[in-house]
Amino acid sequence: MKKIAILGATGSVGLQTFDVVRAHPELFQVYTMAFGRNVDVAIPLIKEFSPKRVVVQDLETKQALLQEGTSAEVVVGSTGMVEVSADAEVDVVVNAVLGSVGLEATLAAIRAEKQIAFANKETLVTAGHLVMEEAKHHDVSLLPVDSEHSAIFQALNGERKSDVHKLILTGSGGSFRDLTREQLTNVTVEDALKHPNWSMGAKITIDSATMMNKGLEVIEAHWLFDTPYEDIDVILHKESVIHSMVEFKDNSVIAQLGTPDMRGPIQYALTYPSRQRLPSPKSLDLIEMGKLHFQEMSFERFPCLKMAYEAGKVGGTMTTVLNAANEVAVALFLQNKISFLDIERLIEKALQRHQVIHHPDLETILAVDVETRAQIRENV
Ligand SMILES: NC(=O)C1=CN([C@@H]2O[C@H](COP(=O)(O)OP(=O)(O)OC[C@H]3O[C@@H](n4cnc5c(N)ncnc54)[C@H](OP(=O)(O)O)[C@@H]3O)[C@@H](O)[C@H]2O)C=CC1
Ligand SMILES: CC(=O)[C@@H](O)[C@H](O)COP(=O)(O)O
Ligand SMILES: [Mn+2]
Repeated sequence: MKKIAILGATGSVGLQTFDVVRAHPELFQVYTMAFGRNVDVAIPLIKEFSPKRVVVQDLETKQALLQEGTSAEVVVGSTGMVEVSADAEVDVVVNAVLGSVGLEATLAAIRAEKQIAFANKETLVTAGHLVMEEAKHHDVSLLPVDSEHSAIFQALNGERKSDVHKLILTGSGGSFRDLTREQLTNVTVEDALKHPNWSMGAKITIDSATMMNKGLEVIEAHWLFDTPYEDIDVILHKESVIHSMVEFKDNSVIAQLGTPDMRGPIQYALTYPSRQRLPSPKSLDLIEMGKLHFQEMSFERFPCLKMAYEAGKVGGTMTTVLNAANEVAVALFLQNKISFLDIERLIEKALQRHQVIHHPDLETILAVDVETRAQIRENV
């Protein structure tokens, strides 16, 4: 029986992790859950899974939980997330928290040599070098939950790194894939939140529409699979059935396919290297699908992807700025304070004015993150 800490428990990936646990009570026990402020979603989960420890974002949320009479120990803030990630009782940390706020908890879980099921891509974008150095030092693997990275991880299984020619990430194109750039001027938050294939949290759904999600994933792949940016391609694949591929030096391409259901990659990261029945009735029916479509990616149509490649190649604090600017810009769009196209404009401006610092330490990363967020907010 593995004892699990779920960070981001009330979110889209968090809730689907509970589904996996529900399907395999003989394998998993939820020992800790960490979330932000969504007490209404958290309370039934606390009642159902009786975690020993709960982490919340602030004291107000702690008060709200305590008023409900929870018997769990309640700890607060990012220090709370760090503490529970290194808890000696925990075997597996599922990091499904949203944003680079998950960085220090990731480092803590690595230092405590936990099994890590990793969804929190913003952490690798903001400080991939620190995370991977620590992972190497402690001989800890980050088991990918992001569907593309889970696919690549599966395709690479048993292969030699020296035989890999390139990684090919697939991107759906997001909610506005059939619109021209001119048509993006007046799109609404409501429309942006309608992903064609996946049901996900609001931030990643907007990232998918701007194609920044794929940009973050290119950087995530660079770090997870130690692959240069020149060897990571992105292609448009509107059905999201092929979750990603690896091309080898003999021109063989190994792809991983499945229905768009995150419980697959979440469960694989929890059960790796074995596989278990999935809590989902729907398997992939290629006859029903009939056709799969592929199209060349366009940097002109999706400038966020171009900015992500460029920031990744520069490295250092440039990707910290990319991530922080994107997190704030997307939040402002979701609050209807800026337009959809303002997201890319704000990120571009933040990248242009930043003087890169190479090989930044944690303190520098955190300072650049805070500074970038403040600058973006001041400029709106
Ligand atoms: N959704 C998906 O299918 C996929 C998601 N991912 C990645 O997984 C991560 C989570 O995404 P998703 O589940 O969609 O996001 P959601 O917005 O649905 O959930 C985010 C979770 O993080 C919590 N949270 C946010 N800020 C804080 C904070 N400061 N302190 C503590 N907890 C916090 C939220 O708590 P609360 O709501 O209670 O405030 C919530 O539990 C992201 O990095 C995303 O890119 C990757 C692939 C697929
Ligand atoms: C489920 C998942 O991993 C998401 O990151 C998904 O890939 C988003 O889809 P697109 O970014 O391809 O639209
Ligand atoms: Mn993905």
